[in-house]
Amino acid sequence: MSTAQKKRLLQVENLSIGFSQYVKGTQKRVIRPIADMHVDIDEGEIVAVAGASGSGKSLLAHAVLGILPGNAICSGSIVYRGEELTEKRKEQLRGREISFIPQSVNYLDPLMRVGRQVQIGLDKKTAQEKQQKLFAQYDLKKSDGRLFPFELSGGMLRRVLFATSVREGVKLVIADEPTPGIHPQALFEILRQLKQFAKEGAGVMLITHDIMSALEIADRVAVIKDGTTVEISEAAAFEGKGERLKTEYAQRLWRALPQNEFDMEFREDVEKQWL
Ligand SMILES: Nc1ncnc2c1ncn2[C@@H]1O[C@H](COP(=O)(O)OP(=O)(O)OP(=O)(O)O)[C@@H](O)[C@H]1O
Ligand code: NI
Repeated sequence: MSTAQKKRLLQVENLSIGFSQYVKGTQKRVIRPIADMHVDIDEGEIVAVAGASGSGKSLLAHAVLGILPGNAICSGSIVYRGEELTEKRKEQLRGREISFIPQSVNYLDPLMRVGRQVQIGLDKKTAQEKQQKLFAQYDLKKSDGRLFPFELSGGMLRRVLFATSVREGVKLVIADEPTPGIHPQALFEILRQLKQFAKEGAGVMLITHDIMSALEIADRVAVIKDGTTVEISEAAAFEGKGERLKTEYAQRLWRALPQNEFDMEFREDVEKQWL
């Protein structure tokens, strides 16, 4: 749970992202999928970022990491540990202090054995041992390390991706949908590891569609809609019928979860029997 004296790790304010595109060859136009987005994360805090597909969650992550495509126009303020991040600084921090678990398994190098990929950035002397430990932790066989990405299933690749983020000295973890297609035991292991990052003082941005899983570990939830932050609330406010949530949109998002639909029907049935 978040406490008042925690130090601010990341503060994103007024973030706006546009793309210039050519239409009909020579005409240029700008589309702006992100406008006035904000989010903040304290040290040791897990902030879930939830919102519909296309609402701009991955772009937010990519802006913080400095990996937006070349035609992106980005404005606003991204302050990390009190320092306004330049693109150069983002590059220095990426894969070191700031670790990233991308949404797409295509971020893995198709031509490098997955064991090697997990060893990148680890201390050379202990890299192999550490990688094998991570594989065991994420239910991957030792021999899987010799395989290339195309030889692994989607769920296995996700676990490999996750293993690449576990580095000493990580201060901010940005996980973009780390759990789809993952079996329950590995899901548990991933949530446990994210919690562990936070326990060690790192901040975690957990981008996900899986709000129920996120709520098991998140301190706060930022709700994103159409490229804007509509609400940031304590995870504890996501309960009951969402009465403690501030916006109608967040309430609707919460109530639309299959689990809650089920719960409400269930509750109504119980009430009928009692009256
Ligand atoms: N390179 C790009 N050029 C133009 N538009 C883009 C580009 N990348 C993303 N967009 C647009 O920005 C919007 C937000 O995309 P983003 O990938 O951040 O959504 P998301 O919330 O991560 O969705 P999902 O949950 O499906 O991963 C989308 O409408 C998308 O089409
Ligand atoms: Ni995304």
